[in-house]
Amino acid sequence: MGGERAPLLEVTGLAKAFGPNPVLRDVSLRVAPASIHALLGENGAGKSTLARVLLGMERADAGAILLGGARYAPASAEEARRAGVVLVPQERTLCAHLTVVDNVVLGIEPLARARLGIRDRSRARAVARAAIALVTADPGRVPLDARAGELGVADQQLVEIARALAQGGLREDGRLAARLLVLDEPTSSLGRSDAVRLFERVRALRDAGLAVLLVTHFLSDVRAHADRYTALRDGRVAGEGDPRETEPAQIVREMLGRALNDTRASADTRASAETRAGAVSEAARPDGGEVVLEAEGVSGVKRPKRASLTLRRGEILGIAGLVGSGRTELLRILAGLDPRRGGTVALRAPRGIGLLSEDRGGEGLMLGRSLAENVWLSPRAPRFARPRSLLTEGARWIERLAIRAGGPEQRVGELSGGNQQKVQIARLLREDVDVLLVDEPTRGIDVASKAQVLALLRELARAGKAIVLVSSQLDELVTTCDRIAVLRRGTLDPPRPASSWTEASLLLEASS
Ligand SMILES: Nc1ncnc2c1ncn2[C@@H]1O[C@H](COP(=O)(O)OP(=O)(O)OP(=O)(O)O)[C@@H](O)[C@H]1O
Repeated sequence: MGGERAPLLEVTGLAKAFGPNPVLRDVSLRVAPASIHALLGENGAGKSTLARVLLGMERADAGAILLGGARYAPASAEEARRAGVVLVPQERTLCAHLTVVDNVVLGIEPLARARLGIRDRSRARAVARAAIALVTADPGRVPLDARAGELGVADQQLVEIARALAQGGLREDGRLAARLLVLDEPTSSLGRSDAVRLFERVRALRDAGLAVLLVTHFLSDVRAHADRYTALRDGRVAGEGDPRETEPAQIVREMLGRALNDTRASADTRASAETRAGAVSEAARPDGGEVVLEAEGVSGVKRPKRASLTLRRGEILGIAGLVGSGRTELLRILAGLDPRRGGTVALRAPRGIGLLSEDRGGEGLMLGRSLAENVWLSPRAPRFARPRSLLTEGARWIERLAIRAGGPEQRVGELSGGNQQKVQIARLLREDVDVLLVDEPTRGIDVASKAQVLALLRELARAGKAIVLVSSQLDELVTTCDRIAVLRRGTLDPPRPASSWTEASLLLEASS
């Protein structure tokens, strides 16, 4: 190997199909010890499936895996964990009402079996303390006895990583037994500064000897933090290399099999040039259309503390704010889903208001039902849909949003994460409401689909819809919205034209 270190993980000729559909085809990759290896690809390319095979959650049909030079074919997550291969999934898994200690040690034998008796309790604390010390330079931020639900999202994410490391095995002196950490979209619900803090820790873990397989859609993170990347396309390896030495446009081409229009080196989520032009011309319209939503001094149970806004037909109003500033809470109150403590909300929209939830698994989708049913089912849908029109409608949305699915009858739970998000968007669009509240619409979706979804929002605004867009991707707000308002610790500032904001000025304002 000419001086190269022996790989920690060596995957050769891996294949996996679901029924007649091949999802992984002849996939080979090598992950060096003490490295961050990014796994990239469009929605449905096979990234999660590959990760699931490594984690013992799925069996490959063909191929071989070596871990530390030994044959590795885990039959369960437990077996993978014992081999030191652990996962931090994209969706949060902490139990909100349990303490940090209990969350970190949950499920680790023999502690759990001993029901955390007194002696085990002190061991549990020692393990949790060591695990937390690995994921933050400032352990005081994450008190061991705090309930997980009381922590901010970024700190919860750190506890998730600590938990995975503890599951992979941790000595009381803090030495890691975990060898490979699979991180699935770790920053998709974090703001920029929290993401930077998280990656600092991930790099420190790498420097301590851990190999990290980073599944992500954020090319900028890959370029900034990964040592190598592998791009998957349609279940095959389409490219690999050192991301710092590879042009972003080249990586995008490998992922998509074509160039992405207007892919700029510094950004993952540029709306197309056309979209941007649309935003400017809309913004230039004198005061736009009629007012459809007016909120005055709105407050919620905890957040927001005070929010006023006026939303007109034909516009996209962006809301920027750090995680925890109250963005989701504000949308939920406007949608009438959560109680309002104070203030008034006036909705003048004959076709009503709809919310795209950021929590697609929890409340957004019925994972056990078909794609067509998920697109169709809404409070407004005709009660007795004929199956033919249901399927036709499902097929129409598959085409319109380029959803990667076997067909309208496929269960939504079987779709990749990004494609599930598209199904949720399809349902919201199908409802044809006047006011759309969209919470992190591009979370977990690939670079091509992001541009598509943002362009779609512009198109809808042009057609007279009124849209409130919440996004942690500040560049996405700047390129897509007409006006942007910043929510700071629960208080919404008056909006300003998007053209007067930059990503940097938004970040500064949101974190001041
Ligand atoms: N249990 C399953 N049954 C049938 N098909 C499945 C199943 N799990 C995954 N698939 C299919 O395998 C393909 C790859 O999905 P996978 O989740 O690996 O993609 P991904 O690259 O992780 O995408 P994303 O970026 O959207 O998360 C998809 O077309 C998906 O529908």
